Amino acid sequence: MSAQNIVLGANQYGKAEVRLVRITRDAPRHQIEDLSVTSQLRGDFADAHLTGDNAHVVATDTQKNTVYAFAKDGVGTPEEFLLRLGSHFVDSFDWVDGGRWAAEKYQWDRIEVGGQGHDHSFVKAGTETRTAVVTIDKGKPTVISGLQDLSVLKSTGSEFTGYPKDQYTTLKETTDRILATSVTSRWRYNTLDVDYDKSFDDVRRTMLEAFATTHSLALQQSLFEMGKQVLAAHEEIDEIKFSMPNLHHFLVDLSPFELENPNEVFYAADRPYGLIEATVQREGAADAGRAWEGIAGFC
Ligand SMILES: O=c1[nH]c(=O)c2[nH]c(=O)[nH]c2[nH]1
Repeated sequence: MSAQNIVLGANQYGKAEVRLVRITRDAPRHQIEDLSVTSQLRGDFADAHLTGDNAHVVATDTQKNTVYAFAKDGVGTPEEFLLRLGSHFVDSFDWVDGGRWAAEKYQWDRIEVGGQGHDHSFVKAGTETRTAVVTIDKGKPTVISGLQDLSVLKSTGSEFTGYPKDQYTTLKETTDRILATSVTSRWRYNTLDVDYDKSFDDVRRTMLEAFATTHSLALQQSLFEMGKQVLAAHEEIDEIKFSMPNLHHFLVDLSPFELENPNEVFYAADRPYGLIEATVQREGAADAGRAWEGIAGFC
């Protein structure tokens, strides 16, 4: 068999999973659009594969930038957004004769505060899990309830300033940022005389309300406020633990495309993330014994 018989078959390329969050903030009641977008081009890309000539290769980085730049005008339905993107690439480059554009859109609901949907605090639909652990130690049962992956986001009402700056600090202070986290929490009851469904629902509601209504100076402060309000409202709980990633949203620099970006278009990074963990407890409460043994992921 000779190498002459080896030819390039079907090919496509692009940027996968461009994490885009767009906040529409022209009124106090913000709107959020959260998508993962994949752009792949098809056409005459033979030379790139056969000889390394990139003259036809619209860089995947350019495809990513195009996604963010197009989001500046608003996203709308994923279908229309993808059609806009696809037409742009096919119309702009002669050798691009098609492609594949795909999106996942994540649904966010407004956090309910006092029976009303909050203006700029959101909870992601359908990601969370309720958890429970029971231990019996020296005849004494203890119940620890919890939840994980409760994803929440505030599109304003969050700042981060006043931290020490050393030779390695590049982070800029901000008085208006997106604050997003996925709450994992467990709380320990001090009694078995509990309506567990009712208590769970109220703990969850209290956490969400505290997250929504706290003007956050740091995720640490939001965490403590959430725990404090849960313990204040629930005498049957002695201790609550949180593990909360700080899911960073970076403002996309659209200035190379002569577009302004006043806190509208964000790159939602999945890693690395800050990881904020703490226990909030009732002073002088009875010792937990071995109740937390084997429950990983908290401090
Ligand atoms: O809320 C925050 N807490 C931090 O400890 C921290 N560190 C950081 O870089 N950003 C933030 N944000």
